[in-house]
Amino acid sequence: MSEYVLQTNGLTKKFKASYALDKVNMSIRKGSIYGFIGQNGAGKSTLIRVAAGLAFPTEGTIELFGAAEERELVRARKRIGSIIESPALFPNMTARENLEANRILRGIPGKDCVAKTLELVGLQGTGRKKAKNFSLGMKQRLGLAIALLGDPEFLILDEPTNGLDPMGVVEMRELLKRLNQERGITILISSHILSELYLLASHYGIIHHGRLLEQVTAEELKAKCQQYVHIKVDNPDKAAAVIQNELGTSDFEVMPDGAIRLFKHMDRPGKISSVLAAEGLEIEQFMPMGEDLESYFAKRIGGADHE
Ligand SMILES: Nc1ncnc2c1ncn2[C@@H]1O[C@H](COP(=O)(O)OP(=O)(O)OP(=O)(O)O)[C@@H](O)[C@H]1O
Repeated sequence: MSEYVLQTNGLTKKFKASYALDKVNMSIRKGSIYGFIGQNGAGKSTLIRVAAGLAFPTEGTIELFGAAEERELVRARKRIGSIIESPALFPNMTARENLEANRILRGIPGKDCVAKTLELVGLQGTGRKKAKNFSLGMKQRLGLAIALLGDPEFLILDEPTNGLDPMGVVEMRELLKRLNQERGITILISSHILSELYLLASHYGIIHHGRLLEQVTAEELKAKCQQYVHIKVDNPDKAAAVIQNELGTSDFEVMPDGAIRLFKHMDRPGKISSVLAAEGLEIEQFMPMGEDLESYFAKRIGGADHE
């Protein structure tokens, strides 16, 4: 059995003279939450549409659950649930009616799944309210419920947090985390805002002008974007003891050159320097370091523009 739910090899999609996808090799491991990041027009929707069988590649291949042959791919796609573009809702129907209509249209047996899925996305209490009167967050959750109806093993969500307020983004994140942890559903979720996927994705792929620039794990990204205070003093061992005793944290590293990286108390530079000075330590260097997610993203795609 393949350990990957989706793999693409040299996937290319050309529209006239321009490449929406340019030799993309993407690998999505079973059980992961893959955050697919790129600016508007980077190629996210195109890749998702090709994966879902809604568009054909110009070149390259795609494997779903280890299946690559066209007929097997059709079968493998039955194991996918998706929200691509905006979710297809019947505006004059309630949440329950929307799910029931979708269940019948897709030939999914058993009425029970409707109530269960409504509960899963927190829409069980919406009663007679019609979908057209839902908030954007509720509409997205209803879209997710429709995608979940067939018990998919792989969820593909194209910008599901687009336009949601911060609370809606948090709700969606918690819901997707639960689906991943409790049901083992693998998730591909795209966004043009890296920080919206932070705290959610276990893996990231950054796409720019159709090229997949980088695939990293959440740990690797965290290490690249970690913020810390860089401290250089005349006696690093003593400084380490002072930080531990006076600031009450061991969340720091002493680097081979004696510089200290302190990952806590970033917001209290005065306090850090005063406890060090009070112990007679001479501070040679003291500065905040590291970058935030968005500047990392901007630098990564900016760098690619100059390659
Ligand atoms: N049907 C089409 N015909 C011509 N060009 C297209 C078509 N679909 C997409 N493109 C082009 O392909 C490129 C990638 O578009 P795509 O929609 O995949 O980007 P995206 O990353 O999903 O962006 P967005 O967030 O704006 O949807 C863009 O330059 C777009 O204009």
